Amino acid sequence: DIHAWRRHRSYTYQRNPLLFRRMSQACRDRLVRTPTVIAMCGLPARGKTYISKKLARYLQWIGIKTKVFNVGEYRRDAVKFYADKDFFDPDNTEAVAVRNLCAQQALEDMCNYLAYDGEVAIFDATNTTRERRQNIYEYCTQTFCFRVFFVESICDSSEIIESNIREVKSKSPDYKDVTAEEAVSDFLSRIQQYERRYETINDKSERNYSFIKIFNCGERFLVHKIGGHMQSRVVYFLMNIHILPRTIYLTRHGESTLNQQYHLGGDPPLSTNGKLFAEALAEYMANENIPDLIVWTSQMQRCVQTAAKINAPKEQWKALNEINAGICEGLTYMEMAERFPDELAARDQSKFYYRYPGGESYQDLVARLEPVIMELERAENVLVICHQAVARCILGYFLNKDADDLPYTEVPLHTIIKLTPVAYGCLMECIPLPVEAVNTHRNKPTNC
Ligand SMILES: O=c1[nH]cnc2c1c(-c1ccc(Cl)cc1)cn2-c1ccccc1
Ligand SMILES: O=P(O)(O)OC[C@H]1O[C@](O)(CO)[C@@H](O)[C@@H]1O
Repeated sequence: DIHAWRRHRSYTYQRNPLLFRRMSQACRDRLVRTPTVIAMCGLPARGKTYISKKLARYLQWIGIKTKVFNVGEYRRDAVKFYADKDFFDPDNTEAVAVRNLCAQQALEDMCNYLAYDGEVAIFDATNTTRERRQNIYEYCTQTFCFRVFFVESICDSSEIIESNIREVKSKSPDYKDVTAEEAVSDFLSRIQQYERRYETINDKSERNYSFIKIFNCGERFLVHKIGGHMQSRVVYFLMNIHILPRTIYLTRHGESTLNQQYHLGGDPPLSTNGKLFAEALAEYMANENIPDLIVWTSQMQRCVQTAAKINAPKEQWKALNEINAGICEGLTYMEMAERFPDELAARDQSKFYYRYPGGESYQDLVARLEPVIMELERAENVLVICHQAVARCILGYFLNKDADDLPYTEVPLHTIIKLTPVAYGCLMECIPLPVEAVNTHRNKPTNC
């Protein structure tokens, strides 16, 4: 029964009263970094989960502790078997009670997360009535002292809504035993249930809230009372994303003369095999026949030379230059182990955060790659020709890799990585071209 389920759920977050008092004390001490609740609003199939997951991935990648709390998942956990749209009938009192309990449990779990170590929490729910929004606002700002930012997605394009339902809703666990057509029609009537009670954010009666209203996938925005730095970063991100189908190609430069000797860094030219790769890459991209392709490279000659034969406009980014190994530039790992054993050991211990003396860390790379990622979100078909560490950071963004795994991602030379956004994630295909190259990958030593 729902109450037993709730006791079970709340147990995992049970805190003793002393901690709650200290937590509110801690909360008061964090005025500058007050945690932010991003509360999604909107009818079903308006991209709320899409925005929630994508926004969480972006914030986590730039280093902000973020977590999504999806009320639908709480409901599915509480009510094992979804029957049909009648569950969402506002006159179905029992179902309404269950849905409210699930929303309340998700809200409590979310605030516990922020009270302990989260910085941003995204409350992925419909929140389609003023009363529901007021409940959230009061609970988050009074019981805790979190900022609340409402993000409402309003969309009346039936083809986008239909594609949303086909692409993600019909694959939801709610519809695992029915046909796509049945799922679409059930979901459309589920939406109608919500429409009976839907109250869009009212910029008069709800003017004290901070919110953004997004119209038709970002065609138009109404931003009201941005409350703090985090909210302005979120608005900036939401204004740069789009759902136009496109492909991002990612590859390293061709093998360089220093790669051949396993030396780090420098600005060497391509080796003979590297030049063969540049030819093969130009041929591959010509065969892909991508409309309006643009090519981005770093400013290092091994990248510029790799792009030279490709029939497309090219742009150079200093931000795409390879990680700066500081005092280890030009060395091999072996030489680093001999001359700076403590540095190599420290790097192996914490490769994402370790910064070379006079050089950079992966964390520094992520910071200088943020404008590239933002421009990639705005762009359509792009081929990025970059480097081993830089490619790992870019892949880390699209594939949601955490700081432990990101610096060890395999990115072999002479391999084209094809990234295609689908539903809530990204499809990745690796296409190695048949040109020999050395292997520059160094695994984490087993003893640390
Ligand atoms: O406004 C929508 N209405 C219906 N569907 C939508 C959206 C958005 C969307 C919303 C806001 C922004 Cl800034 C960008 C995209 C994404 N999606 C979506 C479409 C297909 C699959 C998964 C999600
Ligand atoms: O972080 P890792 O695994 O040392 O890889 C980054 C290194 O890869 C290279 O691009 C090629 O070896 C070097 O220039 C760079 O220092």
